[in-house]
Amino acid sequence: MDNKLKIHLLVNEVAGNGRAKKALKKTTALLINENINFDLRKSTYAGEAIYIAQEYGDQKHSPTEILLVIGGDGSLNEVLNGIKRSQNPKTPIAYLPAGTGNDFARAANLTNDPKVLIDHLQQEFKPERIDCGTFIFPDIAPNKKYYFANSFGIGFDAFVNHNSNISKLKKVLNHLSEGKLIYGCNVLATVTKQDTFIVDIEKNGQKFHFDDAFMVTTTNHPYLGGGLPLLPSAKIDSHKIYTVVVEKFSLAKLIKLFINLLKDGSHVNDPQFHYFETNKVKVTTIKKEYAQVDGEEIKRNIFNINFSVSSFNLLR
Ligand SMILES: Nc1ncnc2c1ncn2[C@@H]1O[C@H](COP(=O)(O)OP(=O)(O)OP(=O)(O)O)[C@@H](O)[C@H]1O
Repeated sequence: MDNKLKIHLLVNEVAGNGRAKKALKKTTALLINENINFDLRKSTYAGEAIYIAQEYGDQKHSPTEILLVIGGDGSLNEVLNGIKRSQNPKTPIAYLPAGTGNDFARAANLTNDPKVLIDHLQQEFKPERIDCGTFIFPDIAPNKKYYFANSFGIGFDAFVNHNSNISKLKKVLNHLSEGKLIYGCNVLATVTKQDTFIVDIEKNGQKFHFDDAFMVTTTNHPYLGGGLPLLPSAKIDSHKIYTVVVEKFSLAKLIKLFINLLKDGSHVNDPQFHYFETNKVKVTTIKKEYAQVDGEEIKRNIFNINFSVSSFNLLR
């Protein structure tokens, strides 16, 4: 068997407003310098990394071959889904975060230094099982599974995400590396626009009904929107997912909650903040709402989703 490390780079150069490009440059210089064999694929359009990863997972690889993804949370999401759809869904993924928000890397405590990552991969390549979330739309495609590394949000957070993506401010603030600030500004800009909606939650046979939900987000870890600790107690290695429901509040209360969220996480004690820790949960809405999965916008819709916890193999 060939024991020499071979790295297959899969890069989204658009990620992180230039950060992924820089990280790629640093990584390839390092690989050349250390005489490590590698090849390079770049995604040329949104969604292509799913197919590239699936194709990679469909092939047989020696244990010394490593798929290394460079990009943000959206890129990781695509690769995760591609690998899971492939013939070898346990194919490990190595990931160098180079996006805007990098919430997964924050939660999993991953390095963004290519040297640290490559040095570690050279020393050992023992994949670790890491939690992710999975979901199906039982009414539309009961056999088609989708995966998320971070969260699936409906309502306010998705609306903020939508506004962040189209915001001119994003470009300016991205250059200042202030993902949190972009999100914070858009939180304030969106709060008066988001209507309430009905949400039904079903968990282990128990049903919960909310008439005036503002957002319902199922998450794999604490962070949202580039480092905001929505649910500080969520653990990425708990083999659980967490569904957070926030009910409508005033602008004044939002500001208070937002300060508490940044200060000490005490926003979770508010009576309008609810969360469910589980390995399986059903979330139903009855009005068209914005939605996001791992920070990528999905079509505004009415949702009936079955979520559960899953895992993937991560090399770090
Ligand atoms: N060549 C490309 N041209 C345009 N978009 C692309 C291309 N390759 C990938 N994408 C898309 O770029 C989007 C953003 O990528 P990604 O989420 O990785 O970066 P980010 O938004 O900067 O980081 P984060 O999600 O961590 O905030 C993804 O939706 C992905 O599908």
